[in-house]
Amino acid sequence: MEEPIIDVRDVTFAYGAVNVLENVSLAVNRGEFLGLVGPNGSGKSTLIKVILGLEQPQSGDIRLFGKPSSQFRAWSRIGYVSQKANRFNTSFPATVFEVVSTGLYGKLGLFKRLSRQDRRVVYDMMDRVGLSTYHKHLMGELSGGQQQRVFIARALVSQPDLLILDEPTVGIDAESVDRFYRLLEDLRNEYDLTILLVSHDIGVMTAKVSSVACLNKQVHYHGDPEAFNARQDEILSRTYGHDVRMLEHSH
Ligand SMILES: Nc1ncnc2c1ncn2[C@@H]1O[C@H](COP(=O)(O)OP(=O)(O)OP(=O)(O)O)[C@@H](O)[C@H]1O
Repeated sequence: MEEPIIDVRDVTFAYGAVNVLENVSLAVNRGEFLGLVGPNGSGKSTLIKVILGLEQPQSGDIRLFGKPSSQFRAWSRIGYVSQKANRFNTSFPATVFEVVSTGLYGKLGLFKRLSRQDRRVVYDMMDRVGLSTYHKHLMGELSGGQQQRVFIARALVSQPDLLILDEPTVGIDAESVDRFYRLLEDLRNEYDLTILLVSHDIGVMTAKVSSVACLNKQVHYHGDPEAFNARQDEILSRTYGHDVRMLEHSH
């Protein structure tokens, strides 16, 4: 059987004395669209950083595309949209084309000029995410939903096999969120993408993904959305440590 695209095995991670991940094991198979949920501070972003090699776990192993992450070099196979992308300084005078092009630097090196073929890939990806008429626009002129599509295009220009998105729908209106999920579904079918997406919006997300994982220092659930929905109250109160519905209704 093919090895998982991401294979996290018994990973423990702490910032100083603060334990953030405890014996986390999570495998993401090719073509899977995994939605990762958990309360604030439950270690979701940290797990992503550990997967991407940006933080080193105290113990455990990570394998990417069947290789130990210490030996993995093909980082352009992974597209990443960080939480920080939402906080992009939109007064910085960069055009959509320029921002999307930076997604190729991992492959090209920072100071290499774009070839005609590279530029075509950038234009194609802007088309693909519905920004074909915006390539000369400054980032600050775009709506939140449009900016988010720029960051997705940037993550996709290197034609990755795996796309990791950390809370990409924060601050985006419902219509753009809907459009965003349709775009992901199309891209997934078209490019055979594997997707790992962190979201706080459990209701919307579980309706779109092929599997759900619940994290709070430990993995409390990993399985299909149907089984998750059937046992949602139990799984979420285990993960969040209280009755989530009561919390939602209280404000
Ligand atoms: N660089 C850091 N140094 C020290 N502690 C950190 C650092 N980054 C995160 N933490 C702490 O680690 C814990 C997990 O944080 P993390 O950002 O991984 O959680 P999260 O589930 O992504 O949260 P959120 O949903 O709020 O983004 C939190 O208690 C956080 O305060």
